[in-house]
Amino acid sequence: MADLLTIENLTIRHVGRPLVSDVSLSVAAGERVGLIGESGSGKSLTALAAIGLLPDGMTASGSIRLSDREVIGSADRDVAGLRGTAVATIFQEPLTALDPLMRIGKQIAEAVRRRAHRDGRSVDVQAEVLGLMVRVALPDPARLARAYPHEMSGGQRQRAAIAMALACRPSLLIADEPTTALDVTTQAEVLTLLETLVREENMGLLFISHDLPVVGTAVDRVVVLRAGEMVEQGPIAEVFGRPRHPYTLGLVEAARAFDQAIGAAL
Ligand SMILES: Nc1ncnc2c1ncn2[C@@H]1O[C@H](COP(=O)(O)OP(=O)(O)OP(=O)(O)O)[C@@H](O)[C@H]1O
Repeated sequence: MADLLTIENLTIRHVGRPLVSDVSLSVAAGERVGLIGESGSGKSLTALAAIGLLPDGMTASGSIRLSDREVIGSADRDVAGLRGTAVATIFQEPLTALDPLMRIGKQIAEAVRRRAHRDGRSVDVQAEVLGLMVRVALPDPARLARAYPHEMSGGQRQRAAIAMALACRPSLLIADEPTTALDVTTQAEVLTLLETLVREENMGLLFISHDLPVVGTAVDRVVVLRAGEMVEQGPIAEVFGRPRHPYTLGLVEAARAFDQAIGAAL
């Protein structure tokens, strides 16, 4: 199956200094790939490069093919056309994706309209909005559609952000720490939701997290970054079960020790 995203030998520099070096990874339809590593290891920059949104002053080299288009060296208007169509993103803090002054139903409706316009389809916007809200398990959608973001819980806001991402009907979803701001129960619900959506819509998922237990439940394959370099990658059971690199072993042991400490305290 063709890859939705193929990154080859990606190097990202800021004033000549490499922040990400020689990273390669790919995501195919229906595949869930994790990008892990400590804070500052280059996970978010890799994701931003994939959608052509590196901060000013940074340069990328290597190759990034998103939906069969080369991102590196392309004009922003060409890559911009892929954002919200081929690829959608969700972030740790859903408020960054939401307009605080607009009712949630209206925000999802705008995403539905944009996509319908691009596709040249006519849609029953209201029905599609309610359908998406049901899809992401938002309770009482007809009532909640009239709520403003501040009137919703963190978990509900993240579900709304996921509904907006889905309204784009992306083939690839990039989720950067999407559950980090949520309590453990809501975290598990959102992870299950993402898993179901990826399976049912046959989307690809690039899932970024520093939280190993979360990654362990969310992805099939994992890529480990350390100080901007890829130290290993492979199926989740292999990488977490038999880490080959001492850095990965350290991450796995730290997560295990943390789990045991929590277990002992309960
Ligand atoms: N706008 C920027 N200007 C200069 N350096 C930056 C900028 N953004 C990130 N960096 C640097 O690039 C490196 C990688 O950052 P990145 O945000 O990709 O890390 P990360 O793995 O996503 O971390 P976290 O888990 O904390 O989000 C870090 O050393 C960071 O300090």
